[in-house]
Amino acid sequence: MLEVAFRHDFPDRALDVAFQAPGGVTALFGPSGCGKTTTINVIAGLMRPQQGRVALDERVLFDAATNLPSQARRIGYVFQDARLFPHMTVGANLRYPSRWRPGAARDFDRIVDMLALGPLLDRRPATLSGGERQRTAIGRALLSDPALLVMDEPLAALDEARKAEIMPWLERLRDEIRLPILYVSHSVPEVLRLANTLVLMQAGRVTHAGPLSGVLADPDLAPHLGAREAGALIRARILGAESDGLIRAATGGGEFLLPPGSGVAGQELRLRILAHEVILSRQAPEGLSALNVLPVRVLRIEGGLVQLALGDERMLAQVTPRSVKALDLQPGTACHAIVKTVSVLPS
Ligand SMILES: Nc1ncnc2c1ncn2[C@@H]1O[C@H](COP(=O)(O)OP(=O)(O)OP(=O)(O)O)[C@@H](O)[C@H]1O
Repeated sequence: MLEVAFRHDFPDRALDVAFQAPGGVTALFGPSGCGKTTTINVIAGLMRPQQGRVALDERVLFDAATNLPSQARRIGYVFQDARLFPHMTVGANLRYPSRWRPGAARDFDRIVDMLALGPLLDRRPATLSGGERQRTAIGRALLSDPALLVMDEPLAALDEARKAEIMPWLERLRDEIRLPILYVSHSVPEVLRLANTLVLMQAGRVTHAGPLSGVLADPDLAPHLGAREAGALIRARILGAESDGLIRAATGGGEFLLPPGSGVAGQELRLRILAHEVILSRQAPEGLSALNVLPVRVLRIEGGLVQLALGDERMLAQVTPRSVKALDLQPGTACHAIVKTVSVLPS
């Protein structure tokens, strides 16, 4: 568990940041200038705030009496630009933080293997692609034997193809090494793929921190993520395949039919249902081509979004004021959600 609470006044911006990050991947999300980089600099010991407390697994890194130097904090830092030593080979860059660590040689082989860095060891950073440079930077951070990895927009400088190349490596870090990761990002798709906890920041403060699925289906928080991204993330378990190949999955709010090939019986998944892919109907609709029509109840109506209870899950539908009026939607109204598209994410 990472616990962060600090205050710092810059001449034209006050930061007052507090949140807790459990294990797994915590995404720090918010508009440019809201204080994300400052926050991870405070955690990593690269900036001393005017007051506060930072603790990692109950080890105090910073408080009124303590200010551990960054190298004693056991935090691996991956920057947006890889910041490799240009005059050193990839191998020398990787060995740099592990020189004085017992067991470093064993870790070296394992991490080089995991990130497929073997063929690059004799190359210099200038000869690497952006994706290869970031992979090297991730390997170097891991070889400092960190207790926490902080990544400041590690994919932002990469094009879509390089992002797609790096993403599976980040998933392996999360799933195989099980190192807690604090991940700064502007990208909702990245956050959806990697994170289990979301910390939303705005103008120097944390406006919300909690499990990703709760944040996504909260109409108050939707504007922070961008209107196109508003929607739910629902946990599902595959029951089996139908005779026509469609996959039946159970959720806390009923069963869904998913495209063929979505997975095998027993597999856990997450279903992403965007608010603009959901239509509401007061009566049970007939003669529709949509596969998924589920009974829901209106919880709240906020800024063009209707929050719906689907059993014990939460969903959002984007609805115009005209439709809210025409359907007479109010908290408590029972209706049917017609889900046009469901995308399937790994659990
Ligand atoms: N050393 C500094 N002196 C004065 N102001 C600073 C300093 N460092 C950061 N700030 C201000 O603090 C605020 C937060 O900056 P920070 O870099 O943490 O934001 P960010 O959320 O990481 O932004 P971005 O997404 O653009 O990287 C900004 O208004 C910035 O101008």
